[in-house]
Amino acid sequence: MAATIDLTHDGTLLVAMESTACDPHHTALPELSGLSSITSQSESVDGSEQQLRVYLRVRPFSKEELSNNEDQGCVVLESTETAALYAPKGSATMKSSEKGIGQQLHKFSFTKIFGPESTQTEFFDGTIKSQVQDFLQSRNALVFSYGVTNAGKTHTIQGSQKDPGILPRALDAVFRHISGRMYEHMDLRPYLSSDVQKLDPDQLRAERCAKAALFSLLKEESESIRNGQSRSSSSSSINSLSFSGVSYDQTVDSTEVAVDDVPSLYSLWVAYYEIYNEHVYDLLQPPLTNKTKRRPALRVCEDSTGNSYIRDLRWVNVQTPEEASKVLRVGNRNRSAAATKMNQSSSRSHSIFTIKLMRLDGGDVQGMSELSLCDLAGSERCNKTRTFGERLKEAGNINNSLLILGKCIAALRNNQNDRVKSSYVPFRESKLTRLFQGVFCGRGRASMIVNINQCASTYDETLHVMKFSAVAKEVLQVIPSRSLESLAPRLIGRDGKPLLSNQEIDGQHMDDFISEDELLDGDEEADMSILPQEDLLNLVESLRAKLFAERKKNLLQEIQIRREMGDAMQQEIMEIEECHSRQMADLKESYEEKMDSTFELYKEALKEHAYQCALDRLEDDYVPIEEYTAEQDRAKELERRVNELEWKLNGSAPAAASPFQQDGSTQTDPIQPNTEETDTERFKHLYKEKSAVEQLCAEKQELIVSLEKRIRDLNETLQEAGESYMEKLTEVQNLQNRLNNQERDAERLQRELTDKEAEVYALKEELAKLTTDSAGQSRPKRGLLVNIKESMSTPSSGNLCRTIRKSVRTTTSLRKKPN
Ligand SMILES: Nc1ncnc2c1ncn2[C@@H]1O[C@H](COP(=O)(O)OP(=O)(O)OP(=O)(O)O)[C@@H](O)[C@H]1O
Repeated sequence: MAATIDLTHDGTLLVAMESTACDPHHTALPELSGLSSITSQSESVDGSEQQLRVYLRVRPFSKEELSNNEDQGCVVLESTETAALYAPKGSATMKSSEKGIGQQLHKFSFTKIFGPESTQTEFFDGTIKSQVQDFLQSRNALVFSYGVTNAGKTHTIQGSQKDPGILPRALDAVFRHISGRMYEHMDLRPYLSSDVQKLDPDQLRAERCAKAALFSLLKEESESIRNGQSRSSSSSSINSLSFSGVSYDQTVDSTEVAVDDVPSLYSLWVAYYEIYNEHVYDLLQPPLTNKTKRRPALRVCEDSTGNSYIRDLRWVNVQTPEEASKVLRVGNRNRSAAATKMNQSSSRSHSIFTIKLMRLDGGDVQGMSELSLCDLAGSERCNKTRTFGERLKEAGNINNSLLILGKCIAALRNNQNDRVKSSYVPFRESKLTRLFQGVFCGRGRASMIVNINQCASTYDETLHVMKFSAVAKEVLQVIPSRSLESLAPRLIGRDGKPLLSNQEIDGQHMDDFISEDELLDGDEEADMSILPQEDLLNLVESLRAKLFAERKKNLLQEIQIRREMGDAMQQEIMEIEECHSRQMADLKESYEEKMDSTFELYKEALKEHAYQCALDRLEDDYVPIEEYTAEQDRAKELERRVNELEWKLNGSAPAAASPFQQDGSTQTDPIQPNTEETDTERFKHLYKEKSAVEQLCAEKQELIVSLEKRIRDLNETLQEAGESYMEKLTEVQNLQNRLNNQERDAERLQRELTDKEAEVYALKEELAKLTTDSAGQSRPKRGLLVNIKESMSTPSSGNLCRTIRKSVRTTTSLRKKPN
């Protein structure tokens, strides 16, 4: 089967899974694919889709838990497919729901639910039995158990001696199916991800020695088993199959699995490894004698087709159920387990037991299938389990790989919901998902077992697990239209180069093919051109998929950056606008205040001035008009009498100048002197009077002159005040003009801002369009910086930048000159 990744003219990503006759296992794995293709027994013919099977198993309460007086009603199984979770008091979920966030009740549906009373047999029959049957018909399968620590994962996968779990039962089913048809040699061994290596005599000898050494680790136990039973190489032993020497009821009737038309032989190989702290360790390697030394970690590699495999992983040929049981026990001994607060024997690693079944016909390998059972380490909260030091590091790595698994499952689900916008599935971010990638991308059928306990104390974690499973259940698996059954794996020689058929080495291909070691060790130096055409095509396909994934990742990053930049710019513009309008309002207010206060000042000053002038006039210069007129009359009268006296004194009367003639009243003298003495006295008196009057007149004249001067001064002051008032009025008008100009500027800036906002909006739309267009569009590889620069240097963005700079300049200048 091959994956075709294609781009339509509008950039839409198309991922198509299709079968190819040439090589079933050599499929480049598309990390962007939202589709996973898995063949099931019932739905293999038409390439249809089916949901990932998710089974729920609820563990019974332990004695301690029952005596704890904890809330025992958190988990309610409403039907065989629906479970309800009620948040207990004190749980974070309950606290949140009391604050109005989230709910107290959550319901989840599963493919099938197994309650606390369900037996291991019922569980096996109801879950993976069909997958084992698929496996026997050359279809790959993966089963993984997920749950918080102490939820019963290991119990479900491995079980106990008396009550075995699904793994021993699956092995039992396989042995029952191939009973009497076992290929007794071990010269065909699994190689890379899906090839088979033909062992030469030396390799065969080494293989036998290694197997004996492995089993010698359990020699004592083996002896006891041998004493109790005969070697079960024949079908008769199958009915009393025992793992660890304890018999249990047979669960798989061999008649349930369709018997092949062509009588074939089978070769069965197993491997057992764990992923601990993000390192892969072979559990079938003899333990190190020197305890201070570190176990060697194995590398996860990809073969030329892009499929993952573990380099140097130990494959052990098992001929009997006892041998399989021994392998399991050796592995379990080496497995990383530790006592945590919540589980006395807690698995601290993800352990994976893989079975490979080869179907042989006359020495040729006709097909090979793989069944993996994975017991995931428990997810746990560090404070709850009181973890620290090494345990804390373990918990971190466990949670991280489970998080990546969750991300992959969520991405697969999202991709199939929105097939246009396929997102990156981060398979490569953890060892676990790298190894699962093949199955999720079409090389087999996967199913998930969710284990939970009903304890109120772990409610929140259990709820998280249930939510994870709800996402997983929505993942669709695409069933390829052709099964892998009819397609044979590639046969490889000792040196890692392919053989055309069993025993027969094709010299031509020998020379053309590059071995695994050469390929891996040579790295970049390896000359790819010497690979056979088919491998080159596969390699190209694989590289194309990787390139596509890389481009997609880059594009998403670019889109993200552009979006962030757009948001940041918009935010900046909004801030500038807000700041600008605030400043304008402040400025306007302050100008208005200043103007008002200046007006008031001038008004007050003028009033004061006028008042002062009036006061001065009143105090110093005020002469009532009646007094002034009377004074003038008196002065005239006195002047007339002086003239009269002068006339008398000279003895002649002035003709025309006489005051008596002037006013025409009379020509007779009003004062008739009777005697000379009287006249002299009268003259003297009059003269005195005349002098007094003259003095008075002089004084009055002086007063008049001073008054006139004072009036002139006042007029001058008034004129000055008027001029000063006019000046101030002009100044106020200038200020008013400046204010009007500022307001006009502000309006203009506001208009520009609105225009720029419209530009930003248009740019964003363009960006969104770009996002849509470029989601799957193959285009020439361009650097991120180039794209950003390009976008920034477009005329519209240039204008925008200029406008922002201009706005900033205007704001700064306004700040500098608030007056
Ligand atoms: N269905 C069951 N019936 C009876 N006992 C069970 C069942 N499931 C689990 N148990 C018991 O619960 C305990 C914890 O189970 P187990 O070790 O399988 O948990 P786990 O999920 O594998 O924990 P960890 O992740 O820490 O390894 C064991 O003593 C086991 O025997």
